Amino acid sequence: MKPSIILYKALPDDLKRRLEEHFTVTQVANLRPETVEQHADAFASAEGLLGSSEKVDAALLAKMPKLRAASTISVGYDTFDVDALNAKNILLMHTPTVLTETVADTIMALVLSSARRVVEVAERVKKGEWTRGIGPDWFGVDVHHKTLGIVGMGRIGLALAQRAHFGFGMPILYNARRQHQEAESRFQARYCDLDTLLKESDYVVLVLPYTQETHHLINAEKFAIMKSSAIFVNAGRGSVVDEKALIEALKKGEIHAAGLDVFEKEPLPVDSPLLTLPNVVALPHIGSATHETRYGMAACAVDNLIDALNGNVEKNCVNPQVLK
Ligand SMILES: NC(=O)C1=CN([C@@H]2O[C@H](COP(=O)(O)OP(=O)(O)OC[C@H]3O[C@@H](n4cnc5c(N)ncnc54)[C@H](OP(=O)(O)O)[C@@H]3O)[C@@H](O)[C@H]2O)C=CC1
Ligand SMILES: O=CC(=O)O
Repeated sequence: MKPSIILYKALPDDLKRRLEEHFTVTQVANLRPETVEQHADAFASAEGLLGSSEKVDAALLAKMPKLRAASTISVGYDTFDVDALNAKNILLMHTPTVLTETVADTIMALVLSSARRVVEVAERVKKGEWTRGIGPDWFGVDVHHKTLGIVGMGRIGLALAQRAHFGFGMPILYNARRQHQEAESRFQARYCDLDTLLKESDYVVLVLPYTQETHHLINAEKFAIMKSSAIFVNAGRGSVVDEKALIEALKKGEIHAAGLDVFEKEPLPVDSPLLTLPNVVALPHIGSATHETRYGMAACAVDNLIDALNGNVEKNCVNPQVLK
């Protein structure tokens, strides 16, 4: 008999068929308690779980006593209680690498659009305000050859450094938990402590996971030490930044502008003060959102679940130690 799984995200037809070749699939809309209640038998018998962007915590695991592997269609896995998974020897699979280049492209788009005010001035053109030759009130600031500070020199940080170094001639500072030889030798990136990076960078880009250690890592104190001309970009997770402090820093002119793909609450509430600030580019968490990359991530997550339920955790496994 095929193992049963719960699928909590829509998949392209061919990938759903691939899953069905291996598993008995119950498709649900989300992992809310009422949904779990409604499909109680399917959750109780499921050995696998596949989807994204929903909380997977001890309360859910209590309803899934047979679960052996969860596969998320994302590289970040902050919606999972990994300790609770480990305690029950449940594997967690994710999708690193397949999205790296696309997310780095999105970050460059945020850097460029914030610096050159692309969204703001394009809106002015649409409103009919381009009636004569433009003056300094339409100007932006340069990106090329300015100093880029990257906080989080992992897969995406490295891909960003490559673009910034070779494409834009930007000197690169970086911070992570450890030094990265590849970043230093290929892109002449210089490791520094967080405060030095924040003080010296023209562009500060966060590409960090959300963890207990990174919660509100960037707060009022940190904004106060950035250059008043600094442009701040967050493409990691919203809660790495104290959003109230960010809003204050933008309002007080402690920093020049912000480009944001992630927020403390998503979707960003329509009454967020961030949406009233002309010097903010706010995107709806589109880091990896191209047709090619989202398909690649979904295919990777399907393969990951098949691998995990067959005991193959050579790649893309967050906690392979649970098999030992
Ligand atoms: N906006 C979007 O759509 C997307 C957002 N993301 C986010 O980007 C994150 C990074 O992805 P990826 O590059 O693949 O992940 P990696 O694991 O390759 O890189 C993470 C980096 O963060 C660093 N880091 C972790 N904790 C700390 C800390 N406490 N202080 C300083 N540095 C720290 C790591 O340091 P070290 O190298 O020393 O271990 C590493 O350099 C994801 O976790 C996700 O949250 C990812 C994809 C799309
Ligand atoms: O935010 C997206 C991810 O893959 O993580």
